[in-house]
Parts: sequence; C-alpha cells; structure tokens
Amino acid sequence: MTRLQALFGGTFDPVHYGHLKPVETLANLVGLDRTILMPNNVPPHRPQPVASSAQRKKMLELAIADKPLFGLDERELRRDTPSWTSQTLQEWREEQGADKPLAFIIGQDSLLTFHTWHRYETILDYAHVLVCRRPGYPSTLPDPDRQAWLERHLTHDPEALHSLPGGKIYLAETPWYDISSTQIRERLARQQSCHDLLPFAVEEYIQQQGLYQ
Ligand SMILES: Nc1ncnc2c1ncn2[C@@H]1O[C@H](COP(=O)(O)OP(=O)(O)OP(=O)(O)O)[C@@H](O)[C@H]1O
Ligand SMILES: O=C(O)c1ccc[n+]([C@@H]2O[C@H](COP(=O)([O-])O)[C@@H](O)[C@H]2O)c1
Repeated sequence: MTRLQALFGGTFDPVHYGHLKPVETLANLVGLDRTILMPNNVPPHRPQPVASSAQRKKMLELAIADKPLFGLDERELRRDTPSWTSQTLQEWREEQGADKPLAFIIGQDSLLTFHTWHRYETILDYAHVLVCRRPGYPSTLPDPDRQAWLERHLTHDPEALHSLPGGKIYLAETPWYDISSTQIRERLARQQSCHDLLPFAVEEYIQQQGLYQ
C-alpha cells in the first residue's frame, strides 16, 4: 500500500503542545509514519506574526528535535507572497505525481473558516484534509450548504485515505488541548509560566530571544 504523506501548515507563533499532541494521536489513528510541519511566511488571513519566520522555524526545529514522527518543510518560507494553501498543495501534488495519497492537517477552527480560504474548493483536488479536534469550536458547520459540502467529502475510514490520492475529509477523534499561541504570547507578556503548554527547549529559546515580552 502507498503510504499517506501529510503536511501540517501553521503560523506557529509559537509552536505548542496543542499542535504536536493531537497530531501524534492522529498519526496512530490513520497510520502516518511521518508528519511534516510547514510554517507559513505570510499568513493569508491574519496579521503578520510577532516572531520572524526564522525564529518560528527555529522553534519548530527545537520542538521536534527528539520526535522522529515530525519533519519540517520550508517551501512557504521561500515565498514572499501570501502562503495560500491551494498554491502550496498544487505544487506538492505536481512534485509527488497524481496517484500518491497526500493530506493537509488542520484544527477544527480552521475547518470552520475553510470556505473563506483562497480557492478552497481546489484543495481537495490535491489532497485529503485531516481535522483535529479543538476545544471551543463546534464540530458541525453553521451553514447548511457548507455542512452538506462537508458531508459529501467525509470519510470515517482511514483506509480510504491510503487508497485514494485525495478528496476526503477525515474528522479525527484526537484529544482536546485547550492551548493557543495567543494564550502563550499573552502569558509570556505577563511573565507567567508556560511549562505545560509548549516544549521546554522552545520556552528557553523564547526567553533567550526576548520574544513576546
Ligand atoms: N489546541 C489546538 N488543538 C487543535 N488544533 C490546533 C490547536 N492549536 C492550533 N491548532 C491548529 O494548528 C494549525 C496552526 O495553528 P496556529 O499556528 O494558528 O496556532 P494557534 O494556536 O491557533 O495560533 P494563534 O493563537 O496565534 O491564532 C491550525 O490549523 C489550527 O487549527
Ligand atoms: O490559503 C488560504 O487562504 C489560507 C487561509 C488561512 C489559513 N491558511 C493556512 O492554514 C494553516 C493554518 O493557519 P493558521 O492561520 O491557523 O496558522 C496555515 O498553513 C495557513 O497558511 C490558508
């Protein structure tokens, strides 16, 4: 069987356990040997991050140094235009060939805004979308047409993710982590500890760089 490959895109300002831990469970649920974290350079739908692209990349490297499941993809860091996921996945699909099973990982909050993404409807032409649960966000879409769109693409069968190149949405039963980068930035600005929220090496780097003060 061709193995499913997955990219997990994000701003990662900074990376935290709410990114890493659900994806570790997701990997077991669907059979991912490797998950590639992909920091964006110019986030399409939000203000520019506080940390530079180089700092966000370094924090990711520190976070995954002892975790063989994870790799890093720097392709979006090499582009100065908005990091449109549809464009990135189109390029990735062209590199990988038409038949290879590919997936893009998002959290539930991203699924709720997915229909606002640039050329969102093309994303499923290039890859599956794997969704991790996130506390505080509803598990259904508010608009009936969008919910119908979701249901047309849903699969509950991880095998389908390996046997088809793309086109399916899988809602994974991953554990809830009530952690956000915003919460971490705010806590650090108030000199509060973030020990339980992100890897120690990342916290140490943040202190060293004087980030989020
Ligand atoms: N706690 C979490 N549980 C599940 N998914 C998450 C969690 N935090 C982030 N994600 C997902 O990871 C991806 C990258 O998220 P991002 O880097 O924007 O983190 P964030 O914590 O949402 O950041 P910010 O607070 O700055 O908006 C998104 O698809 C998001 O849905
Ligand atoms: O392509 C888009 O229009 C688009 C809009 C919003 C987010 N994204 C991507 O989705 C991923 C998660 O985004 P964020 O803002 O939650 O870090 C990240 O890779 C973004 O580049 C992509």
